[in-house]
Amino acid sequence: MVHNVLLGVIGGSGFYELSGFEHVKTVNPETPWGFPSSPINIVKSKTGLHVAFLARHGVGHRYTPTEIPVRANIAALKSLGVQAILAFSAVGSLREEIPPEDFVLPNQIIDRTLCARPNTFFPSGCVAHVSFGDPFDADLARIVAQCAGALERGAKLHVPTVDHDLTVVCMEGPAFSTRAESKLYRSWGASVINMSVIPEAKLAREAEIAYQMVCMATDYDCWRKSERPVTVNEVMTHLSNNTDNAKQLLTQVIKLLEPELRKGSIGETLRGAVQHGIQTNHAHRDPAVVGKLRFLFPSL
Ligand SMILES: CSC[C@H]1O[C@H](OP(=O)(O)O)[C@H](O)[C@@H]1O
Ligand SMILES: Nc1ncnc2[nH]cnc12
Repeated sequence: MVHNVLLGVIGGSGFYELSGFEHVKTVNPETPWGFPSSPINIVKSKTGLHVAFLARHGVGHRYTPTEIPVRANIAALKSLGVQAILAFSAVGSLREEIPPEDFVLPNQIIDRTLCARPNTFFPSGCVAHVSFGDPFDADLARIVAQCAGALERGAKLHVPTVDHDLTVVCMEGPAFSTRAESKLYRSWGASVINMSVIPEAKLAREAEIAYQMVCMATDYDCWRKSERPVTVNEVMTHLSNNTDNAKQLLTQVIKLLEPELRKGSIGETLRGAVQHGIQTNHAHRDPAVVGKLRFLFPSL
């Protein structure tokens, strides 16, 4: 097993492999929550940073957003030593000013997955509550924002400001939204929509891993009167340009991120927070649950 892979990258629809880096090894760790969606490819940057790449929907895009084994994905990355995850996602745009092929760095989430997915590592038997008011990692966001110039073909990176949040709605799939839902999400102030940020962001937080999603617009969903509702064909049209830009962005981000990851400053405030926030007292913890959790936190 390769340890001390400090960065994890999760690729979404259309982003199934990380080319342009030296391949080190492919691993497929079994976790107490099963196997990850796909074997994990470990690659090396020019300066020697090991990066673990995982295809969210599996090899050949086998998993629906609802069926993705997200707990196994996050636990597998944690077992490699990952301290930060950059997750890429194809999203629909809910705003005129975010055309297809623009990128968005959300800082907020609205969860509309309707409880259809396992979304915690801490069930009855070992209960913990994590802070999730700011679901993304501000240090990762700052570094990605500094790399906006890496995007080609005129694509823009939209970043939140102090007075303007950028919110991603996570809907339950696999069908896309109705027009009424799409308009509702706009009225809530949301900027983009996908089917995958929940529970990924929650589980990364529970695993004490810094997490930021990079959203890549592929369509205007179905809120615009003048346009036909989104179809997979429309999404596919933009996926390959978006994936090229994601790789350009990632190359720049890795250069800036590497020294901070090596110093241990990314995700510093998360370390220990969840383990020390467990509510169930020692005498009442379920040994079977604790046994599984030790995969994430060996000292538990
Ligand atoms: C292919 S359109 C819907 C699909 O695309 C997004 O996937 P991902 O986030 O993995 O890039 C969206 O969340 C849906 O799962
Ligand atoms: N319009 C949309 N709704 C949900 N997920 C998406 N992924 C890409 N486009 C989407």
